[in-house]
Amino acid sequence: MILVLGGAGYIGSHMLKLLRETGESHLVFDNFEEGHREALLGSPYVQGDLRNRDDLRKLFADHPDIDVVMHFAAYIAVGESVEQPGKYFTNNTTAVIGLLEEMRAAGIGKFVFSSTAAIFGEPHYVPIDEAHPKDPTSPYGDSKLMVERILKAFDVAHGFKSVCLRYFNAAGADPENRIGEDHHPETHLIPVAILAAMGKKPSLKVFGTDYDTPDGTCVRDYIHVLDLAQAHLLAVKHLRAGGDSRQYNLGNGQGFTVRQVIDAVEHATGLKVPNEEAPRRAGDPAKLIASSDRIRADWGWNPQYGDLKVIVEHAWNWHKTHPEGYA
Ligand SMILES: NC(=O)c1ccc[n+]([C@@H]2O[C@H](COP(=O)([O-])OP(=O)(O)OC[C@H]3O[C@@H](n4cnc5c(N)ncnc54)[C@H](O)[C@@H]3O)[C@@H](O)[C@H]2O)c1
Ligand SMILES: O=c1ccn([C@@H]2O[C@H](COP(=O)(O)OP(=O)(O)O[C@H]3O[C@H](CO)[C@H](O)[C@H](O)[C@H]3O)[C@@H](O)[C@H]2O)c(=O)[nH]1
Repeated sequence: MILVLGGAGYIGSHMLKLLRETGESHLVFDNFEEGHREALLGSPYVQGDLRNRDDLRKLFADHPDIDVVMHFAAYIAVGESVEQPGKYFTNNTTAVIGLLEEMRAAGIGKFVFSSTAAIFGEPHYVPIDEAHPKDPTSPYGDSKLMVERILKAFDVAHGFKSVCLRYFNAAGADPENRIGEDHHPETHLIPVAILAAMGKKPSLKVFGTDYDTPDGTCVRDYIHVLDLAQAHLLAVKHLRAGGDSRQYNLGNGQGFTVRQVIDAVEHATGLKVPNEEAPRRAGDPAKLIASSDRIRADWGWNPQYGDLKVIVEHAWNWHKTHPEGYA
């Protein structure tokens, strides 16, 4: 059985959709601080906190059939991590050490980790491949890179096998429109632009217009949540077949500036996105574009929703029909 930590969140809930569709036995563990019960759509869950070793011990004792852990639970906002590093290192790093120790005590040694493009920092070259130097520009990125290093040490010491999936910018929503992105507060560009267009948020602040990019705004590589979820299924297959530890970058290999994303949102919605120039946001690298050649070659990963237009349309369908999110 697959344990999905943070399964009530944005990416985790899209993972659950695939697990239900493929008939994979699974269980969610979440504290619902950010996630939503409505996003589970019937997937079984246990409420608890990753930072609480007793919760984890009980979880593994009550469910001895867990053989793989997918770890989505974390704090996720780059800007906030600069202001509140302790919050990020505690939840994203320290708590994971406790988790790995409890997994070991329960005899579980297969782990799929939600890592991030933020571990690379300012790019030395793009597209960013797995060999690119790792020098995060934010505590968020540091908190995730430390876990990657801890996982390496656990493999050497204990034969603990992991797959680190470094997502670039997760975006989009379930094409069937039953689940989508609903963070409080919402900080991600595509949903913020849509909410601003809908009049649900004040004007979009464009963080930084003097970067060394085609129009001066930051460049990101947006990847559909369901394409990320597909990569997790491949990781589980690999680990269950006795595979070694791996690290992969996940993106579409195409970069879009903040202004290009605003244009795409205006096109999809037919609405204007009110926006204003604002200072750079601390911790933001100028340009993040993935090379995902390695996972394509090794496992045949093949994103189904690579077009930014489709990604934005799926996000728009969700917000249009769920103007208050899950509430
Ligand atoms: N969204 C992105 O663009 C992006 C990009 C790269 C990596 N990631 C990583 O992917 C993962 C999922 O991101 P998301 O956008 O779905 O985030 P999210 O906030 O929507 O989901 C995280 C889930 O984890 C739960 N959670 C957090 N701390 C917990 C704790 N201590 N105990 C129990 N549950 C806890 C939350 O309630 C929530 O349901 C994160 O690890 C994030 O760092 C996200
Ligand atoms: O209101 C906004 C929101 C965002 N941006 C800009 O849009 C770009 C994308 O910002 P997001 O907040 O949507 O995403 P990030 O690139 O900061 O970070 C996301 O992707 C990272 C990986 O690339 C991390 O893993 C992280 O968890 C996830 O939030 C950035 O240049 C940001 O400055 C704005 O200009 N205005």
